[in-house]
Amino acid sequence: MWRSILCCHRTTIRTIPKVGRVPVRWYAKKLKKVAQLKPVPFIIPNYISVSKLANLLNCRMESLLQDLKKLGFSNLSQGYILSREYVELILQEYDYRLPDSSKELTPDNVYDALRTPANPRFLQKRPPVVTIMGHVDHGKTTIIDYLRKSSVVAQEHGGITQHIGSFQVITPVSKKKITFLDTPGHPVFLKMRQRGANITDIIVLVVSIEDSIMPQTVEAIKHAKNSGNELIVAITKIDRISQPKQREKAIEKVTNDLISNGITVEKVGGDVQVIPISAKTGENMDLLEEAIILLADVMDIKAENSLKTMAEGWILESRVSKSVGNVATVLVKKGVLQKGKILVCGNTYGKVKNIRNEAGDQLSKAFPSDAVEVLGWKQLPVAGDQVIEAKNEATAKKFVSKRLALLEIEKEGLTVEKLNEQRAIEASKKEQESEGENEDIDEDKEPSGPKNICFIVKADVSGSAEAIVESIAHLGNDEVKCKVVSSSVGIPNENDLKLAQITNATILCFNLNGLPNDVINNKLGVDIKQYNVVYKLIEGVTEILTDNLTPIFEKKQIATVDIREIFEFQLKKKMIKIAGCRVTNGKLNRNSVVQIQRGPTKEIIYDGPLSSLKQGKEDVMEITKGNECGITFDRNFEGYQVGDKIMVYEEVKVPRYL
Ligand SMILES: Nc1nc2c(ncn2[C@@H]2O[C@H](COP(=O)(O)OP(=O)(O)OP(=O)(O)O)[C@@H](O)[C@H]2O)c(=O)[nH]1
Repeated sequence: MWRSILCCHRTTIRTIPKVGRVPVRWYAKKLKKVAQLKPVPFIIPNYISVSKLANLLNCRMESLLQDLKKLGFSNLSQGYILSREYVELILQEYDYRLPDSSKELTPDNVYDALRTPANPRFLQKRPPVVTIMGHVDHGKTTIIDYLRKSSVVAQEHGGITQHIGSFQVITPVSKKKITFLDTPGHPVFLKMRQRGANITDIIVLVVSIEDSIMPQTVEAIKHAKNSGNELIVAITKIDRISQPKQREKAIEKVTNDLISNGITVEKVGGDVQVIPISAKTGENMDLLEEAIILLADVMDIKAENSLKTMAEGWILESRVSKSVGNVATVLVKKGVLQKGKILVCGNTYGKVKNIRNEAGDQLSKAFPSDAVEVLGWKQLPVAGDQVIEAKNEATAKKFVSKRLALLEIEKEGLTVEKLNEQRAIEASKKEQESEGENEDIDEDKEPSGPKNICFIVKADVSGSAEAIVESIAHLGNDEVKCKVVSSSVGIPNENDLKLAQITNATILCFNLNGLPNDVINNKLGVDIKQYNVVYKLIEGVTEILTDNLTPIFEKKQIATVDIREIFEFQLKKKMIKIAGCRVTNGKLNRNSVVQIQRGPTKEIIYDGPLSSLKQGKEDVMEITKGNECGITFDRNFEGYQVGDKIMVYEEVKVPRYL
């Protein structure tokens, strides 16, 4: 009961100390009036040793151990690592009020406190943010290229000079702005969606008039439904069917296919607009743009557009420029970006030095739904991360440190989790060893599933770390499997080394030149591999996995020996047989492994090592071709007869591949 209660908690408990029955006292305490309880004066870690907890609770470790014993814990030592669930129960026993888990600080929500409360007075219409999705080759890029040529910046400058992941157009009739994200398949968008962020307002689903609905169209429909984004369908490549009647028919077919895939198009009384277009000739492209504006008007897309609102946004892209340093494209979600503002993002922050558009022009401000390049970051922000304005540099620093500390706690948790896992494995191994009778049965047992070969990825930037994890995570076969236990940016630190030691992992360093010597030749004996090219790293991982495949040995014949005579000797009242042999081929070694074969069927009557090898009365190490010798076999095997042949072989390791 006790265990099952604990196992229902948030975190899975891997190692549970042996606790006795839970005293009724626990539950009585829980009923204590909330007002009488003290707030917990520290962030409750996921794992903590008894001695550290005593420190945090400012009590003597011996008395904590004694109290734990009274509470039903047994066999606890000062080094035992308690999981969070236990710590919470102990805190309750010590009259602390547990924090509301919904308000718990995490690396992902730590910046929430920087936000200004919503103020409807500042709400203003903003341009819709649009993503184009559809099946491969149905014409997404062609639509984007067409629109980019007519983009605001291109019109003003006769061209776009750099790619910043997004662009804006002004619609031909209504003269309103639309923001297009031009890398919809980018993993960043997946990352943002995973975080529950919906940066897109409208999805334009592209369907080719020739192919109609294809697998990726269905995927995009599914995504639109799940994300709650509004949808507009563009039936593309209509110029490919010039005959009006045939074109009508083809459009009709695509529309019906859309309906049967659950899209409620206007034709059947729904609200999804279907616009037949050609991005090649530009036919109906204006209708598509106006359809987006119409939908955006209905959706009444608004954001707080005031300098008083703390600005927020998302990083679309980031790069290091030789001339200006760290540059990131920020899609503004609310508020106004302005030179001099302080922005916090992921593990970094910066003071906005400059804001630029796609042509590289400096802008004084950027408003909601604008995507602009922002300069001035201390370190390179990661695409997909959220940007929030901070009051001043000191606040930004404080919040970034808070986040880093929370990340450190998370990492520590992982290390300890592995440590507890390791301990549990060792304990169960010991238990198995002591169960002598079952030994043979256990030995026969095949471990189920592939063996995990662990790796820790450390890279120069988070993009590379992610890419590397993606490229190696699937490596392996049904015998061995690559398992990435952690991946992060920067030179391996003490925690990485500890984690590697516990999980028996190899640390893969990518683009981390100049690793310190105490990391390369670390005292823990952790293997550090360094790479600068991804495919070399993949090759290296494949090699490590291959080395971990169970070796297969093949018998290679190296000599043949004939049994020609059998001698019998009396040794301490016991008759002993010796096989009188002649080496007919190769070289027989004292340490050779042999097979005795009989008759034309080559029936194997013995397979094993030699017990002795003599020439005359002398023990010898080897006998070469044409020479005679006396042999005895292991475990006193004497079942051979004259005429049997001895095949001498060595075990050769067969190369294996994944
Ligand atoms: N005639 C005609 N050809 C088009 C049109 N739109 C796209 N194409 C052609 O269709 C092919 C695929 O177009 P893309 O725009 O690259 O398609 P995509 O969906 O971006 O393809 P992926 O990036 O591979 O997913 C190219 O050869 C385009 O020139 C159109 O409206 N009319």
